[in-house]
This record gives sequence, C-alpha cells and structure tokens, in this order.
Amino acid sequence: MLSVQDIDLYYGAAIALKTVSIEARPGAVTCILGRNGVGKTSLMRAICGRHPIAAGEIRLNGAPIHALHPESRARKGLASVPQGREIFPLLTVRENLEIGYAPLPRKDRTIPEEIFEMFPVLRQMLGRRGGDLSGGQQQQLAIGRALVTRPRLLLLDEPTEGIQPSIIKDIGRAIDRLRSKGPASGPTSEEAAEIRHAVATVRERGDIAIVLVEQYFDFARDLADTYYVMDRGEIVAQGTGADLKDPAREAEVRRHLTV
Ligand SMILES: Nc1ncnc2c1ncn2[C@@H]1O[C@H](COP(=O)(O)OP(=O)(O)OP(=O)(O)O)[C@@H](O)[C@H]1O
Repeated sequence: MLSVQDIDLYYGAAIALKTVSIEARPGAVTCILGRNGVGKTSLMRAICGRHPIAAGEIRLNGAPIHALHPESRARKGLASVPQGREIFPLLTVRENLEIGYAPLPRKDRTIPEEIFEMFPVLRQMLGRRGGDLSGGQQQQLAIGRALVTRPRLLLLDEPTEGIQPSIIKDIGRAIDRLRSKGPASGPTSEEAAEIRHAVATVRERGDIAIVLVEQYFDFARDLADTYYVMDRGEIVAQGTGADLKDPAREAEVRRHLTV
C-alpha cells in the first residue's frame, strides 16, 4: 500500500505540488489524471525519489520512504516506467530487460517467465535492438523491465504517450492483468483465456499496486479502480472507477482535462 500524505514539492521558488495526498492499494489501478504541466510527473518523481519533497510524507506498506534514495526505494519494491520509456536503442531487448537488475542481489538476477507470458512479443524479439521495436513494443519492454525487480508498487507515467490507439488497447489489457482482474470493456474469449492464465501467474507472485498517470480519459476510465484529478499542483477531484461511469462525474473530470 502506498500512502502519500500532504506533500509539497518545489522547483527553486516555484511550487509544483501543494499538499497532495493519494493512496494506492495492491491489486488496484490508481489513475492520476490532469492536463500537461499540472504536476503529475512531479508527483511520480516525488514518489520514486527523483526529486525531494519539502513537506509531508510518503509511506510504502507503513514505512516512511521519502528520505530514502531512489535505489533504496527500488529495493523496497518500487519500480517506475518514466515518461518517454527510456529504452536503450542500441541494446538488445534482453539487455534492456537486464538493466532492470540494477537494484537486485545477484541471486535474483533472472527475467521472470511471467513477463514473457504477459508480453510474448518480447520473447520473440529478445535478440533485436530496442530501437527496432515499435512504440507500443517499447512500452511493453519498459513495463517488462520494471517488472524484473518483482515490484510491489509500479508507477507508469503516461504509457500511452506517442502510441497508436490499437496498441493503447494492448497496453491497457496488460495493465489489467497485473491488477488480477478482467477488463471493464468486454474481452473476446481468447483474451479472456489469456487473462485468466495471467491472473493465475500474477496471483502466485502476489499483488502489485499500480499508479498510472494518464491524459486520455477513456484509457483511464477502462482501468481505474480509483482516480485523482490534478490541476495546478493540487488534487481537485477524486473518486472510484465506478464513479467515472457516471455521466456527471465524467463531465467534471473531462472539464479538468480540456485546455
Ligand atoms: N525540472 C524542472 N524545473 C523547473 N520546473 C519544472 C521542472 N519540471 C517541471 N516543472 C514545472 O512544474 C510544473 C509541473 O510539471 P510536471 O511535469 O509535473 O507536470 P505534468 O502534469 O506531468 O505535465 P506533462 O504531462 O507535460 O508531463 C510545470 O509548471 C512545469 O513547468
């Protein structure tokens, strides 16, 4: 369980987060919605330790982590897929996955089979260079690399950025499997079988709390168990995934997403 309580974050004298509080629980997708520049990435940086907070606290499973270096947070089970994915174009898919080993002790430096079950294309392309993959495949690689550490908390910063709508659906499905639940929008029977298998695999490993930063309302609505909307460094609306299916709530959230 991630608990962010009343945090402030500054860039020099400019405040980017003002008393922001969110919670994310295992087995659920927590969506952070908001326009460009409202502070979503700053919130991710605060959680993973890439930028210090000036006030408040961040706890992972009850223990404060906000004073820890990013590497220590990673060892405590936090993994993140940054905006832009940060795939190394000249390294192979396997080498890109192995970069995920960094916080792991030597004995744990293996690629979990489950990653290839979730993203079969990565197995097929193990020897190819990262730069040869499509945008959607690179996103799968970035998520796969984050899963190499067998995290308990996964931060995904705009996984749909620069990706075609059809691939966005694939990524949505993969996130759904991590959450150990079927997707909200009706799956085909083949998809349902894949998801059942993935759920069993994920269940063996335990639950992951997923925090998803997103600008696309529809993608968020399909996946969110909980959502928060940000505007100018603050949380201005929040609710459950079910709330997002209510037309009045949808209109409220969409208002915050349009410029
Ligand atoms: N390194 C930085 N130095 C100074 N100001 C920054 C820095 N990073 C972000 N900001 C500013 O902080 C505010 C919040 O930015 P942030 O990147 O967190 O927003 P965002 O909601 O993630 O937007 P985007 O979707 O464009 O990434 C913006 O006004 C931005 O200009």
